[in-house]
Amino acid sequence: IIANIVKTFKYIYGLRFEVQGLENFEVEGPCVIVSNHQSILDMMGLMEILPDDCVQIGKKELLYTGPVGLIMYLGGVIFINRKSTSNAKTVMSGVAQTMLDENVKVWVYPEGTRNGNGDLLPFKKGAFHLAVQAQANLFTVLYSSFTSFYNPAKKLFISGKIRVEVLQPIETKGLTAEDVADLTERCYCTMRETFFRLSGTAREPLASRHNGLLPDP
Ligand SMILES: CCCCCCCC/C=C\CCCCCCCC(=O)SCCNC(=O)CCNC(=O)[C@H](O)C(C)(C)COP(=O)(O)OP(=O)(O)OC[C@H]1O[C@@H](n2cnc3c(N)ncnc32)[C@H](O)[C@@H]1OP(=O)(O)O
Ligand SMILES: CCCCCCCCCCCCCC(=O)OC[C@@H](O)COP(=O)(O)O
Repeated sequence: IIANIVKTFKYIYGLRFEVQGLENFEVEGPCVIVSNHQSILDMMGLMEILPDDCVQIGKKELLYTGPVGLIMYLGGVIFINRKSTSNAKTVMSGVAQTMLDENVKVWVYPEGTRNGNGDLLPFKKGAFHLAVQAQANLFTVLYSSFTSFYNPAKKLFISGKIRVEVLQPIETKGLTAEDVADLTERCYCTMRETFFRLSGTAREPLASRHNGLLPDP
């Protein structure tokens, strides 16, 4: 019900979604889906391709937003306290078991916060721990940059097109906690490349950005 309501908002805002690779989602069983998170507009992009039986990880503060919090609660959103790593990790390790028991998919924004500056923030590791703990497939989804049509700082919000790509799943069978850092890094590189390709922006050298050798754009 929520998805169908939110999916109509694109007509009001004049947004078009061009989705590629949706057939990759046609796999039964639990999985973890990670995607980039630029703004609240992502709720439209999320509902556009949301598979059945999929819940999201959200920050606890959203639970206290009145009707929206209630809708999210009823929709099965898993709330975590981002300020407490140990608390968040406890919640997330329970999620791995629930995923398997109840056959659900979990959608995580691994940047952990909204980021609309035309690049990806470094990833948090929770989503990747979750995939490894559940030995479930990991899907990556990318939404092209909104900056050309949506920029709150410049008071810009016009109609526009969002390109979406669902990439091939990554298997985590046989991986252990030791492989999580590597898995995270691999996903980050692929997702960043895909993000720039979809957005039509030039790719900046990753290593120099990471070392802080280049200033932020
Ligand atoms: C009428 C219409 C109405 C319409 C209404 C519409 C309603 C819509 C309804 C429904 C849509 C709902 C949509 C919801 C959207 C919500 C969006 C958000 O809220 S985004 C923010 C929250 N999301 C996250 O933060 C991501 C998840 N975060 C994580 O996974 C983090 O990793 C976290 C919190 C678990 C820890 O974060 P750390 O900041 O401490 O950083 P780290 O580097 O990841 O972890 C620190 C150490 O802990 C280990 N660690 C992390 N998780 C672990 C685990 N599970 N097990 C073991 N170790 C773990 C890591 O390996 C790392 O250790 P080493 O540096 O490697 O040594
Ligand atoms: C305008 C089209 C969408 C219409 C939906 C209206 C209902 C509101 C839905 C609430 C979902 C909120 C999702 C969201 O984007 O939360 C913020 C967190 O991710 C990150 O928090 P922050 O960047 O760290 O503050």
